Amino acid sequence: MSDAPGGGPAGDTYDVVVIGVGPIGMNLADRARAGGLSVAVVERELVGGECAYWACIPSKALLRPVVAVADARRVEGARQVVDGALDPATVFARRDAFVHDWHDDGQARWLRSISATLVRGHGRLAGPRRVAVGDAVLTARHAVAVCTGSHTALPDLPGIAEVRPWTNREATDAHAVPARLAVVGGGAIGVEMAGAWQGLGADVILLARGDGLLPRMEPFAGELVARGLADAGVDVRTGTSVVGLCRKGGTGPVTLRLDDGGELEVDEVLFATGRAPNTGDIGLETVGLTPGSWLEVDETCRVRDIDDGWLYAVGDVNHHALLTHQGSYQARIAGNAIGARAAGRPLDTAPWGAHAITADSHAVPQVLFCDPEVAAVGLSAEQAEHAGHRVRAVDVDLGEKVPGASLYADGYKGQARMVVDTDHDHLLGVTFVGPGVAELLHSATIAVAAQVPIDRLWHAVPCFPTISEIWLRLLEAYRGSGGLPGRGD
Ligand SMILES: Cc1cc2nc3c(=O)[nH]c(=O)nc-3n(C[C@H](O)[C@H](O)[C@H](O)COP(=O)(O)OP(=O)(O)OC[C@H]3O[C@@H](n4cnc5c(N)ncnc54)[C@H](O)[C@@H]3O)c2cc1C
Ligand SMILES: NC(=O)c1ccc[n+]([C@@H]2O[C@H](COP(=O)([O-])OP(=O)(O)OC[C@H]3O[C@@H](n4cnc5c(N)ncnc54)[C@H](O)[C@@H]3O)[C@@H](O)[C@H]2O)c1
Repeated sequence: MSDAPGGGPAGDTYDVVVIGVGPIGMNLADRARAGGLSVAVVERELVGGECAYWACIPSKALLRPVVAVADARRVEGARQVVDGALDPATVFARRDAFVHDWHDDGQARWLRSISATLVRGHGRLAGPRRVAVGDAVLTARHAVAVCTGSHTALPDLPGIAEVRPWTNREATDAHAVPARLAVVGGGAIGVEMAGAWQGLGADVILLARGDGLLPRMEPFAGELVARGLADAGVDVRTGTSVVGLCRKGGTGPVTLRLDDGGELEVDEVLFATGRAPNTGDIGLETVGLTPGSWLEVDETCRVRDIDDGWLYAVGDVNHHALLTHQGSYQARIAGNAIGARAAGRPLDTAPWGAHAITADSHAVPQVLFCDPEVAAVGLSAEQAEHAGHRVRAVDVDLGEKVPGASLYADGYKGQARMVVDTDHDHLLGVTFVGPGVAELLHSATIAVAAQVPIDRLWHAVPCFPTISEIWLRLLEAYRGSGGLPGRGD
């Protein structure tokens, strides 16, 4: 086991070499080991990647207390005992525990437990099947998997480098609350982090350049989240772009210049403006690919146009869906495909086959842990129509129609939509927005991925009085029946 900087004796040969051990590299190593292959993994920073230390885990650890308090405040009787503000120091301490104070001993131990070799250092391709780490060169008999993830794509604005803006790193590892925080970008990170930092005591301004928030989702998702953020005190400004910025004296407040000619002064600014792949310095040019590009893959995650098909790209780097669970799904399938190819076994790459990442194009689930929560899978109505399906979208107001929702929160505000393929009578997409909807999503993911016929969904009985009775209301609305009275009837 080599676990030292630049470690690994020169000339080491493994069945599989993985560059980058975030959640996706770990899953890939696990699958390849389960297939009986020897595996070396190369990590330049912390085993567990962005997800474990500066993304999913710490962001949810920061959000959870904020949402827990908001939930309690919506229940008469509980509301009365929730007074005062969150204690940021305690929230940060709980977050720090979740990220193990930015130490990866546990994750490295896990790699050892599956007998994968960890080589610490920056990995670069050095021609076909070869990966250089410092002076060492690892050779792969069967596959090299690039799992190097992504970083914040900062817009090219005058003054941005001097300001040293927050990226997802500072937004998730900070130990002090800025008095005034501007968040640029109305996507996933923007809405989650605006809510978290407002809840922790900052005065947050969210600047989104489009008409609304969450532009890739059903329009009501962005509308309800904007309302929730505004109710929590966030100053949400849509149709606003930053055109330049500077920091007084290099360490003082930040002034943002806006496209309408106005200016804003804040203490910190977070750019949540999308991601760029970590492929700029991984030796892509040595195998005929373009440094800095997203890596295009086939249904087994094999990079296209590589002779002998030994190169795979899994997780954020292939740009299919920048989500830990979806990248992990890809890693399970790619790992199994590598194992099958190494053993000379046939592959099943037909849609929904064992070696095809079909869900990437049909059933990607996502939960945004803001207040209200957003849980969506598959296509929005607009995306479905754009893809050429004949569809009907069915909408139901959760607060009005579902007793479980009214019990969950007084004055519950939420909405659900299912998008039905009217030619085949199954679902193409489902979106729920409202407090407590996150755990509903997997029911929808199963319905979409398995293409469960609407007639059969009628036999999937949700429990009374849970929020999942939204399923009945959606089906009734699809059939044109009003259903039984809800809270508002
Ligand atoms: C703030 C934030 C919140 C998020 N929340 C969620 C969420 O709630 N749920 C969800 O599903 N997704 C979430 N995501 C997305 C999720 O973090 C990513 O999809 C996921 O981390 C991708 O995993 P990965 O393994 O591909 O990349 P990463 O997690 O980025 O890991 C890549 C690893 O490769 C290493 N590496 C890179 N280059 C090299 C090299 N040349 N040599 C050696 N090592 C290298 C890096 O150090 C890193 O450890 C969030 C993202 C952000 C930024
Ligand atoms: N809970 C979750 O699942 C979760 C949470 C956070 C992040 N993520 C993942 O991380 C990825 C990255 O998140 P993100 O929020 O950075 O990206 P995003 O693509 O979700 O949103 C970026 C937003 O920034 C806007 N934007 C881009 N350039 C801009 C500019 N110059 N000025 C103003 N606005 C600009 C875009 O229009 C877009 O709305 C997401 O795609 C998501 O998959 C997931």
